[in-house]
Amino acid sequence: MGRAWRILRLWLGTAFRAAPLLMGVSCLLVAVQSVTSPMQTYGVKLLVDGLTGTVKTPITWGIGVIVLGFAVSFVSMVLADPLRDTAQERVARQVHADLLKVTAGIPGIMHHERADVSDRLELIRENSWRLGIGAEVLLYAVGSVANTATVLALLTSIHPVLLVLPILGAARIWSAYMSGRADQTAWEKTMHQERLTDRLAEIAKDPRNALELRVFGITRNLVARMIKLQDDRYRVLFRATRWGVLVDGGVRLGFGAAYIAAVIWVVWRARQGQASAGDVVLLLLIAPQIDQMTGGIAQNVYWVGEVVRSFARYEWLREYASEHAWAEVSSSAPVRLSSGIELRDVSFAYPGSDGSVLSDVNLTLPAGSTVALVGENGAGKTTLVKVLARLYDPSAGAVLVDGVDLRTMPAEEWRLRMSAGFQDFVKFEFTARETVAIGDLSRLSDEAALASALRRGDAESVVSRLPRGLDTQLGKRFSDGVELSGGQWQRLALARAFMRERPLLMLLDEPTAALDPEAEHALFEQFAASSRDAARSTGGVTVLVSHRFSTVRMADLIVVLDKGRVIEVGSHSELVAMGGHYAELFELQARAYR
Ligand SMILES: Nc1ncnc2c1ncn2[C@@H]1O[C@H](COP(=O)(O)OP(=O)(O)OP(=O)(O)O)[C@@H](O)[C@H]1O
Repeated sequence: MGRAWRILRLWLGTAFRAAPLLMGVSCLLVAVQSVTSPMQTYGVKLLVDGLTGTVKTPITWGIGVIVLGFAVSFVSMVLADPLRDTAQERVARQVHADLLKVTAGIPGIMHHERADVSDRLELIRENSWRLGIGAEVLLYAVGSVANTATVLALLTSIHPVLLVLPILGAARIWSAYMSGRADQTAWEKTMHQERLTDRLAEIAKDPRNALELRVFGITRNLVARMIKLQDDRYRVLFRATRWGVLVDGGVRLGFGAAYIAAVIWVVWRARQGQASAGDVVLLLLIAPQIDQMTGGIAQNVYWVGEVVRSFARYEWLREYASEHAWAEVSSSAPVRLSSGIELRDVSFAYPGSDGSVLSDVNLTLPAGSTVALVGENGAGKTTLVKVLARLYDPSAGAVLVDGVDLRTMPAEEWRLRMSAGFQDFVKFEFTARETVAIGDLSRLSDEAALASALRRGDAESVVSRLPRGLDTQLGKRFSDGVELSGGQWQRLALARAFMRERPLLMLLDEPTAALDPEAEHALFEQFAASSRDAARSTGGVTVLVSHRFSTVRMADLIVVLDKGRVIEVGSHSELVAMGGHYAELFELQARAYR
């Protein structure tokens, strides 16, 4: 009950907050409009009774009600539509703005990684227009209630037994609701297939995948999988629709038969002198209105159901966002590091998976140091980097920045203090200038900053070969776009990482995997020297993930991870002297190069 009330409040609150006056006037107009037609029918009954003299009513009453009805419906017809459309537009705008705010407010990336959450988000996004039409549906509901009350009163005035008709009509409300629900359930049940088809289509049409898709000959297989997924989905949807049509049709037939019986009965009563001629006319004229009324209620129930379901999902999203909001912020991110970053008993499990990817990690990354993370595939290096970037909070333990829990700092502020270069960098298909300057957009036109970043990312040669230098459009999708090689894209991504001067945390997760070992080595030698300079002034820490030991050995501190645990920590010479896991891996790689 509490939840239903919250959903209703959210719906009404959203509509009336966006356009209070418009909504108020529209509600009134729609109510007046909805009673006009049954009231005019009543006017006709009065007129007939007056003319036939069966009941002593002045004819002028009948004419008065009919004319007043015309006047009211004319005025409200002119005003109601534009007012309703404007209110509707405002509410839709409000809903979209609210939705964006709530979604953008969910921190981290967990909601993209949990299939159940991401399915629901997709559903909310796809159906956001149903939230948007909330105002219109609300107005129709108001109209429907006013109309129903009037039609019921008129039927009672002929004979209370006739209330059976709308009761039978109510079965249509039930059938419409049930068929709507069946459709909705089928949609929700097949959402996963829809999402999967979309992803497969993305994979199939992405030109970057073209080579592998063709070499391995999996295009046909992808298409077959998509067709099968779609077939399965349509089968479920079709079954739901067929069920709805059968139920709805049966109920309509039943109602029609009852109505015919009612007309025959009232005519019989009139002949017995128990009803007036006006009553017969009233019942005949009101027939389409009962049909309209029940149809209207049925449609309303369907749409109210749709809107309520959409607002229920929206309410869930708001709750999810508030439950997963970052903890209360009580400190700000430092501008320099004095002691460094400490991971204290940090454990982490990905949402929806059981095993810990990081277990009891205790580690200090001293201010001003370059720390290399090494370990086999899947050891947890990237995960550790993501925890440091606060894409996730640890499941247990804490990350302390100069002794202050990272969770108490605003995430955006912390991210402004860092920079990053990744193996799976994004190929931003903008101009070369923008692709690099994204690292620090405030310096988009700062030629010196761009030149320095390009130099540090060893990307000067990439830009010098572009036909319009930094202003060249990148990406084949554009007619004047230039496509780059994997290594060239990577150098630009590295330059992007170097756009931020002196970050407190520089995360480099195999950012040079597309370069050859010599190029990587040269780049890091240069980078290590400049980052030591920077570290002296800000105490910034560089965390580097690499599988190449020629690069790793340059780090001040090397951390060896194995199955999410830190198994060795020390400098290159200390670890080699220790003769442990690192020494073994180093020896293996060195032998391969000899
Ligand atoms: N988004 C995710 N959801 C669930 N599990 C994940 C996710 N990302 C990684 N994992 C799992 O976490 C473990 C560690 O992955 P991680 O990417 O941190 O390893 P890594 O040491 O960086 O490996 P590599 O050297 O191959 O890059 C792996 O077992 C992986 O399957």
